[in-house]
Amino acid sequence: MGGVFVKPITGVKGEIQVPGDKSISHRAALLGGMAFGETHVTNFLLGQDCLSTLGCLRELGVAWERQGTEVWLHGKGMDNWQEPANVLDAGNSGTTFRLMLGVLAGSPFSVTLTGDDSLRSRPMRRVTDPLKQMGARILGRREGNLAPITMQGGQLLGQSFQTEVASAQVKSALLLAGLRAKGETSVQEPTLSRDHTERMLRGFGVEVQSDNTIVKVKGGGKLTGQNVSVPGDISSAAFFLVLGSLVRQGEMILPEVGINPTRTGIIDVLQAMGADIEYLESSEICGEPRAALRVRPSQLRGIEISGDLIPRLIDEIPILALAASLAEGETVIRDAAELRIKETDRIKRVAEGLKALGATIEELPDGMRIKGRPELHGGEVSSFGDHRLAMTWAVAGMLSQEGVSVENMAAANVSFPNFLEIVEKVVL
Ligand SMILES: O=C(O)C1=C[C@@H](OP(=O)(O)O)[C@@H](O)[C@H](O)C1
Ligand SMILES: C=C(OP(=O)(O)O)C(=O)O
Repeated sequence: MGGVFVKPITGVKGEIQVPGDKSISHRAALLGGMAFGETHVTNFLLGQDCLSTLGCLRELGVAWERQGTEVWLHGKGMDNWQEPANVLDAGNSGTTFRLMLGVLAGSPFSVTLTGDDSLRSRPMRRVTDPLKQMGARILGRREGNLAPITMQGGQLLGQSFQTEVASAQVKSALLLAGLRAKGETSVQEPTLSRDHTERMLRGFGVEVQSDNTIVKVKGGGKLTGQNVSVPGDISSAAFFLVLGSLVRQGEMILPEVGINPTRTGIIDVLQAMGADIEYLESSEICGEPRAALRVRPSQLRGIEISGDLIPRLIDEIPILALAASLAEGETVIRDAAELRIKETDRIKRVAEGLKALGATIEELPDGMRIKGRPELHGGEVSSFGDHRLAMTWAVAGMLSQEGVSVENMAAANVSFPNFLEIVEKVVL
C-alpha cells in the first residue's frame, strides 16, 4: 500500500485553532440561503462537505460569494429558490443531503439529489418517509431509501413525529420542512441530538419551542439574514484532545472551540477516563457557547460509553476507540449501531484497523469492547474514504511505536483541510 506515512512523536506544544464547526457551517449556509436579506458567515468550514452545501445552494439560484472562510449569502427567501437545471450533488455529506431534502420538500418543483459512492449507500428513508407523510412526492431506489433521490415538493401539512433514533439530520430536515408546512410540526426524539438547527433558527428570527427531546415549529416562519460567527469544531478538536492526552510531554491550547452541551460528550468521557482537559475562557456568540480548551498528558483508564451519551459524541467514537486502546483496563462502547451507517461502517473499520496496528478489540453489534495496552506497534491502514478514520489513523501513527501508513489520507479534507500540516506545527 502506498499511503502517507505518519511517524511517532513524543510531545506537542502550542496552540491550534481548529477549523469551523461542520454542523454549524452547513446550517449557516442553508439558513442564509432560506432567509431574506444578507447573511455574513465568518470562520465557515472549507471542508468539502460544507462546500457541497454551498454548491447545491448555487444550483438552486441562491447568490453567494466567498473569500477565504468568510461567506456572504444574498438571500431572497426560500420561496424564490429556482428549479435546478442539473442534479444536485451532496458529495460525501449526509448533512447536506438530508437537510436539503427537508427544505426542498416545500418547493413546488422537481429536484434530484445524489452523492458519492458512500452517500449513495446511506439510508434516506428516515427522512423521505416522514417527508412523504407531510405531502412530498419522492422516488428513489429501495422505496426512496437510496440516492439518487428525486423529490417533487409542494404543499405540506404539519405532523407530529416520534423518531426511532436520535438524529439531528432527521430532526433538522423535518423542522425545516415544518417551516414551509401548514400548521405545526413537532419532532420527538428518544434522546436529545445536537440542537444547532433550533438555536440558529431562533437567531434568524423564527419561533422554535423546545423541551428537551421535543421540538416544535409553526409553518410560515420567515427567516431574516444574520451575521453568524462559527466556533471551532469540537469534533475536529477531539483528535488533539486525544493526542495531547496520550503523548509523553507538552501542552496544547485549542482556542474558540464550540462547547454546545449536545456535543461535549467527548470531553466528559475523556475527563472521566482521567484526561487533564480544562475549559479556559468561555463565551457565547450567536447562541452557541465556546471556550478555549487546554490539554496535558495523563494516564487514561477504560470506561463504559453507552445510552444518552452516544449522540453527544457519535462522530468522536473512532478517535475515542484509539484512546481506549492505549488506556489502562477495558472500555465498552454500546448503543452506537448508528456508526455502521456513517461514511463507512465505522464499527467494522475501526475494529479492523486498530487490530492491524496492534490493539486488542472486539466488534459488537452496536459498539466495541477494547482491552487497553501500553503501546501500539503501528502498521498499514486505510481510511476507506472516511475522513474521521483518516485522522484517527494519523493520530495513531503519532502515538505508535513504529508509525502508521495511511491509505487515502486526503479523505480528511471532508471536515478538516490540511490536518497533517496543522498538527505538524505543534509537534515537539
Ligand atoms: O446534523 C448534523 O450536522 C450531524 C448529525 C449527526 O448525524 P445523524 O443525524 O445521522 O446522527 C452527525 O453524525 C453528523 O456528522 C452531523
Ligand atoms: C457522519 C458525518 O457526517 P455526515 O453525516 O454529514 O456525512 C461525520 O462528519 O462524521
